[in-house]
Amino acid sequence: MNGVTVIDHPLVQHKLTIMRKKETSTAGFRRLLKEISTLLCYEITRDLELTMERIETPLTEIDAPVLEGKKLVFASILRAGNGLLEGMLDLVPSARVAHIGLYRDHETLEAIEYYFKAPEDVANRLVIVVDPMLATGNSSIASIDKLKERGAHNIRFLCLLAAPEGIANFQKAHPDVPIYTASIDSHLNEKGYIVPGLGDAGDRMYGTK
Ligand SMILES: O=P(O)(O)OC[C@H]1O[C@H](OP(=O)(O)OP(=O)(O)O)[C@H](O)[C@@H]1O
Ligand SMILES: O=c1cc[nH]c(=O)[nH]1
Ligand SMILES: [Mg+2]
Repeated sequence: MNGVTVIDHPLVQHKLTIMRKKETSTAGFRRLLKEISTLLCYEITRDLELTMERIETPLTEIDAPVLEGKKLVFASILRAGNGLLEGMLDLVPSARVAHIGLYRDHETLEAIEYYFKAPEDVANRLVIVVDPMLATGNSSIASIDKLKERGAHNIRFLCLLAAPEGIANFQKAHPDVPIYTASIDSHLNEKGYIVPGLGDAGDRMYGTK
């Protein structure tokens, strides 16, 4: 699908299957989400630019490639985005972090904002927005609206599962933002849940249901 990269690495697919199982515990779900996030981070950063730095090895001097981690912002859509954020920060510890607090109104499925904090200069950075679930797309669209209001224009979106309906809405609103996901599932049910999905990611991570 145009604008969507499905990360089909066997380790990602294997871990995702365990996360989908209804009997997987809260602790297991959280651990797997962290593990999977490092693999997804590896893929979404694969084409990042490197700069050269003069270093000395024990034998000689060379110009060696380095990543400018400080130029990256990971933007987590609360709560469930934090499950992806943790592993990503393990790989890129110098990345800056934005937090976007949103929850879905269970009746209307609209995204209700309750918190927003981002580095001042998002305009000059690559912003990777993370949330395990792209369902209707309302939450991710609202988050990216907000980041764009602050000047961000180089944005990628990373999730674990995406519904075709959500992808269509997202791409209509933000055609310039590429989506990276571990799976495109079948459809949304009448309550806006992804099918087959994995249930409510936030509740499964934190044991709130
Ligand atoms: O694409 P959408 O239809 O907007 O649905 C996806 C959103 O729903 C979930 O969050 P939720 O509202 O359950 O909040 P939580 O992470 O605090 O549980 C999920 O983590 C996404 O943010
Ligand atoms: O299936 C879904 C849809 C939205 N949010 C979730 O956590 N799961
Ligand atoms: Mg939730």
